Amino acid sequence: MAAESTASETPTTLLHLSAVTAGYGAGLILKGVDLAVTRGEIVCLIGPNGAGKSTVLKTVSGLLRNAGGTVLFNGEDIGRLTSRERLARGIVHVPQDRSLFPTMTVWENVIMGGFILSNHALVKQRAEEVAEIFPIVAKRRSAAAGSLSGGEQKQVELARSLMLDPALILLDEPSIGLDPKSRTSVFASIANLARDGRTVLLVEQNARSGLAVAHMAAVLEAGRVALTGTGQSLLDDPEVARLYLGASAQGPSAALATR
Ligand SMILES: Nc1ncnc2c1ncn2[C@@H]1O[C@H](COP(=O)(O)OP(=O)(O)OP(=O)(O)O)[C@@H](O)[C@H]1O
Repeated sequence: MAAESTASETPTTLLHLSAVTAGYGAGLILKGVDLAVTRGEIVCLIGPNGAGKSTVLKTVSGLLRNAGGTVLFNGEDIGRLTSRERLARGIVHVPQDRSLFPTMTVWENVIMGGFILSNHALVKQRAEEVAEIFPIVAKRRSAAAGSLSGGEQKQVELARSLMLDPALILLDEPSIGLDPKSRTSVFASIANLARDGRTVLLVEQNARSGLAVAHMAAVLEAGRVALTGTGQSLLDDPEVARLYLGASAQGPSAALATR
């Protein structure tokens, strides 16, 4: 998955970061990130707090411009495009914090996801389609979004992210602050997104669940990709288990980790 040069570009690569550097002022946070995301796959980024995982997502969605290197999407260098231009190309970003408008209804929030579309009939049709994928949207359609539980709100955020029929969904810590049952539902929804052909770049502190749902994964450390592999291979990696999967690690990784 990690790519060292554009020579490894293949038609199945949707997103390709090469030697990407970025920061928020003086000093760089990303110090040369190489990462390739294959169409239709879920790629999970894990790593310690402050490694730059969310910053990677921001350089893809355009909330932050990369200082160096290239960000290729569908083969196009999108590094100088605005967030809106990237949105129009099919890149949506679901941030870590709750992002629904709490006093608006669930339905109104979902409709907001289509705000760049001028075809109102299409927006309505998409919302109906999205409500079939995420039943909470139909069930709580008229409820104020702020009255939903955290897990339900996250489902509505995921639903809203589909309104532009995106090619790439950037998910920043979707399970943060959720109870175990809601977490399970959110990861099941993420798996369904990929089953429906979406591509997902996921940042997750809950590394075990993130890796379990991911086709491919990368460990980001101090602004660089330190390790890549399939989600399963990272789950089985003793060093990853020791550093990121915590004391509750089970299976061969845990056995090695606790020796
Ligand atoms: N808007 C900002 N302005 C200045 N510094 C920032 C800003 N956002 C993030 N940073 C800094 O950039 C570094 C990387 O942050 P980032 O959020 O990308 O890390 P992360 O790997 O996602 O970690 P976490 O799991 O804690 O969210 C941190 O030191 C953080 O303080």
